[in-house]
Amino acid sequence: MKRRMGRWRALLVLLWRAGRWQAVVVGVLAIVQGLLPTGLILATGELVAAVPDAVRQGLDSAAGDRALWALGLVGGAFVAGAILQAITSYQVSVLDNRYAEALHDAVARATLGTPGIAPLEDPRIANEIAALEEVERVDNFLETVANLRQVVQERATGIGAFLILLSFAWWAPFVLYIGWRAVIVMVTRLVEHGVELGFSLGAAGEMRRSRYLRGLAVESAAAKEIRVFGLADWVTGSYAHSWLTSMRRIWRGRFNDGLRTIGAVAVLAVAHVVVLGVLGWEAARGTLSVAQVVVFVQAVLATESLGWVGDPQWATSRAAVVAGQVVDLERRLAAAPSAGPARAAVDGPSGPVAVRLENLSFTYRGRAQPTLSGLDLEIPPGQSLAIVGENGVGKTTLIKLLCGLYDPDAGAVRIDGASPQQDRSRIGVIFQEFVRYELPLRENVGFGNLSLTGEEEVLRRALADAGGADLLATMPLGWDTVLARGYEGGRDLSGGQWQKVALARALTAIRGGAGLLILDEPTANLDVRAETELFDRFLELTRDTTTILVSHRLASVRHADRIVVIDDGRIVEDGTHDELRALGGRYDRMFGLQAQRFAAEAAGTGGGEADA
Ligand SMILES: Nc1ncnc2c1ncn2[C@@H]1O[C@H](COP(=O)(O)OP(=O)(O)OP(=O)(O)O)[C@@H](O)[C@H]1O
Repeated sequence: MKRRMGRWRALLVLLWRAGRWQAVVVGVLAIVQGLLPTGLILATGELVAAVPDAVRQGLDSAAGDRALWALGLVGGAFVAGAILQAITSYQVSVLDNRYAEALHDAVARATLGTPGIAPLEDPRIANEIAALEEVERVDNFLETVANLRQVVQERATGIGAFLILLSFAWWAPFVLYIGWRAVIVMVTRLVEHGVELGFSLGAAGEMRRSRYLRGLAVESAAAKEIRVFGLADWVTGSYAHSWLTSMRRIWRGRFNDGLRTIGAVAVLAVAHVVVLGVLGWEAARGTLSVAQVVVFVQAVLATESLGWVGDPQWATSRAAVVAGQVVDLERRLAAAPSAGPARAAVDGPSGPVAVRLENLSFTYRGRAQPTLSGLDLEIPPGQSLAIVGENGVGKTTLIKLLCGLYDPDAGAVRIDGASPQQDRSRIGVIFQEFVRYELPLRENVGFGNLSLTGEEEVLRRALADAGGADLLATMPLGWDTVLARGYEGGRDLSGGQWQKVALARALTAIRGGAGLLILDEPTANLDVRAETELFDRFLELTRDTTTILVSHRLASVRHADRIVVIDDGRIVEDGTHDELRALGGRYDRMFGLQAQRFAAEAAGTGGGEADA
């Protein structure tokens, strides 16, 4: 009961956000419209009572006047209903669109509301979000307000009928109400149980797996591998198996709920037999007039509105369950401060920052071994630092902590003395798996600092500095060319071109005032020579910026002011390229091995990648 109240409250919260005054107007009009049938029933009774005398005494008699008045009321109720319907339908459609927007906003706010990314990697929350997206996609919720309005209107009609029946016998409306209540409870349970089951399954691995497999089958991302590796049968077979496994649970649940609903319908039938039976008996005894019988029979039929009102109620119950889930998720995720406001416009770089990592320890959820343990690092303003180490030693993890995307288990990250979550505008970062936004070139470069998306000269310089000077000329719509096929004038980019765009984005962040530039191997699919050239150019361009380069290819970063080697969750070597080579330790061994390999490759290909 408490949970159900919470869901309805959540639905009203979202409705209030969608448009408070429109919601109130639509609600009031729905109640008025719902009470019109009560007026109609009473007016019909009046008409039936007046007609015999009016026929006998003529229309210009007092009885005739009464009949004409009653007729006017019947007609008036019909006309008022039609007018109210016309007035509300526009309001409802506007509010409906806004409600759907409010719902999508709430989901987006929930997912964007966490300062770090750890909650989104929590499998339970990731599953919940996936399930919500699926329900949103399927139900769309574009008619939630129309359905809710219909339910409110029906309830008002039912209450009117209930009040009329009180004047027949005090117990009669209660008996009918119990019958309808039984049906409502069972059908609501059927619906909600279905949605809950669907949601819990949707949030569970099996259903999510089936959706993923369906995506693999129909989307283009895996089309090449599915064909080359001959995976088509496996994908369709596994999809069918996953889908059926999860759906069977829903079907079993629905069958049991269906049986209970049949029981409730039997209770309702008995309630009607009792009330209509007594009504008939009273009429036969002559204790009720014809007009009263007409009024009470209509009222009995109208109590139907106290019961299950069909599709609108079905849809509203589903919408309430989803609203409850959304508001709950929002509350849980958005309790923390926002993911970060848009960056403010700053007049050029605001100076390099000092970075301090103190005794940093971090273990991924579900992992026994810490990825970082007791790591200390201090980077003075303006220094260029390379972080190197074998695959999987925790270089990217360190960068994510530095950006405040995870909270350390112990220790602290300080950027100019502050936590990175306090002011991310000081950081420009491009990760290895940087985002290829299906948006215009302008945003792809300008997202480094949103306030600069209109400054084409700044964007052009950033793109040129990132090595993409010629890219703009090939764009049919210039900065407004969407970087994806399938859009008017859209263009897809090669892997190398995408990297240049991503690097330009990082440079835009610097132009917008970031004092720390981090490149976490966005150049991994360049060859060593190209990566080295690019890193060198960046070091040149960002002389006044604190720079962190991440790579496991040592040759690419040897011109950095300082190099640190990570292993076993901490920094094991720290110095310049020459110092670390002279040290003869881990860096020296790794460098020697890589240099040998490149020399061998170069000899084999006639290329010149040997650089040691
Ligand atoms: N989101 C995550 N959840 C759990 N474990 C993770 C997650 N991300 C990374 N790891 C694990 O943490 C360890 C460090 O990963 P990280 O990506 O930081 O290494 P890296 O040094 O950047 O590697 P590479 O050079 O291959 O990019 C790896 O063992 C990896 O499997």
